[in-house]
Amino acid sequence: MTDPEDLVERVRDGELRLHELEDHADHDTAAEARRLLLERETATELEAIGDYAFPAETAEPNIENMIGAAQVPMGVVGPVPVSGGAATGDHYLPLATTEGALLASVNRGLGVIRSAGGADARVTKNGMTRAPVFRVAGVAEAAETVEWVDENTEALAEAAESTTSHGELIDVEPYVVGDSVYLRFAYDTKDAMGMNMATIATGEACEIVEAETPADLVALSGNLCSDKKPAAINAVEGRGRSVTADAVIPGELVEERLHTTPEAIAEANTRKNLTGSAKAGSLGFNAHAANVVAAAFLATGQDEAQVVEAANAITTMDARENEGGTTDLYASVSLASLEVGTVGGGTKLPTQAEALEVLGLRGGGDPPGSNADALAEIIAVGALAGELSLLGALSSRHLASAHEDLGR
Ligand SMILES: CC(C)(COP(=O)([O-])OP(=O)([O-])OC[C@H]1O[C@@H](n2cnc3c(N)ncnc32)[C@H](O)[C@@H]1OP(=O)([O-])[O-])[C@@H](O)C(=O)NCCC(=O)NCCSC(=O)C[C@@](C)(O)CC(=O)[O-]
Ligand SMILES: NC(=O)C1=CN([C@@H]2O[C@H](COP(=O)(O)OP(=O)(O)OC[C@H]3O[C@@H](n4cnc5c(N)ncnc54)[C@H](OP(=O)(O)O)[C@@H]3O)[C@@H](O)[C@H]2O)C=CC1
Repeated sequence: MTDPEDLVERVRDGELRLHELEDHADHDTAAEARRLLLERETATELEAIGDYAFPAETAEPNIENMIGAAQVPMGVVGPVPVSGGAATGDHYLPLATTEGALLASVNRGLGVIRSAGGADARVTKNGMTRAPVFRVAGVAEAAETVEWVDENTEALAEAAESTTSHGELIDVEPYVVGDSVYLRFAYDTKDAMGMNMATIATGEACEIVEAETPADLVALSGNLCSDKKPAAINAVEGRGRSVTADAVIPGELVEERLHTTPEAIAEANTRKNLTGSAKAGSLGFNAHAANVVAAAFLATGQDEAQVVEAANAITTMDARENEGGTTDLYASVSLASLEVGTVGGGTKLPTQAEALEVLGLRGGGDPPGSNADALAEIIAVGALAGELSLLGALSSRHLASAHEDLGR
């Protein structure tokens, strides 16, 4: 095996390419050699990037041309009682972010939810999608293709499921645009986020579509999936887990802990999250669900680019008179397309796996799919807490001062 200096020389001489170093040295040495080269070519010192806490080899499925790790501070909020379809009992939620005041805010929201007795949460739909696009001569061939697909879903399922021992094809929804046919395949991917699984399975199914219909595959992803782009189809039809969390907060708790009233929070939610978002043409009718989704994704090894659609949420807040004649706050968050997994992808990396362990959700669930469902429910409750706290801060005019105190 070679030392880093030697590898650097061989790259400089054109004998090796930067991405070939793992073929000539162990993974940590290869990363060190890339850092050395980069330090010299960019006149930098990469001490912090090189100070990572896991064997580089464990990250091989996750990164190419590795030089080290981007370390994002991780904190924890909670505990909060969650009464879910899969999640039960008290949970601490690890969050990784660089935004000061965020964890304080979510922690405050969770504290309020805890004092109110906890939150309910349910996954109401589950399906990871992949939508290939096919070329046909025109609408007649498009109709022929759609008819065949509708009549042969079982054959497609058999082909798709031959590539996986966990994934199950739930549905194939055809869409026609002129001489293009899109087939939106939806899978139950159990505890995996499932994008690799769904892509491999769909590739297999496409071969039968091509053999049995006039359609020719143009691209395995035709953007009706829709992965990593803001898209109404995900908001309406769902993608990954569609999950809702809600809680009823007694008015006196809102006053004591959020320094405002149920009515003021409900009004702020209507004028800001609903009317303001509508006027802005926003797909997101919430305040900052993305904050919790992104921080939970980083902490637990989810695909961070999917925050684009995973944070698509509608927040509702209503002042409700209770039987005792006082007013409660009903609060909910519905995330339409939260793509999460507890196996595969970045979940295997050591720090992310530890964070999943804090949640009690590392690896496959029993039954399969229950760990990913529980993770979705807990993230939804975290997002609900963030919404409650931020709307409280806005209603009590504390947002700017909170960020002066904690965020700078
Ligand atoms: C900052 C607070 C919480 C103060 O709120 P407060 O009520 O003055 O705080 P407190 O000192 O009375 O503490 C109340 C609770 O907050 C938590 N808490 C309090 N401090 C900490 C801390 N250091 N670390 C951990 N937890 C903390 C903790 O749960 C504590 O209860 P305790 O445990 O003491 O019984 C409040 O003003 C707040 O939540 N403000 C909102 C801040 C926020 O949500 N920022 C993030 C989003 S902003 C953004 O990115 C998006 C935006 C705004 O642009 C989107 C949009 O357009 O809307
Ligand atoms: N290919 C693409 O187009 C895209 C890929 N990605 C990337 O895909 C990765 C995520 O894909 P994903 O398919 O989730 O992960 P992996 O590709 O890591 O595959 C996970 C595998 O784990 C196995 N498995 C073991 N236990 C379980 C269980 N309880 N539930 C479900 N599966 C289990 C399954 O094997 P088996 O199938 O044999 O049963 C499954 O296919 C991320 O790294 C992401 O960044 C992201 C976007 C697009």
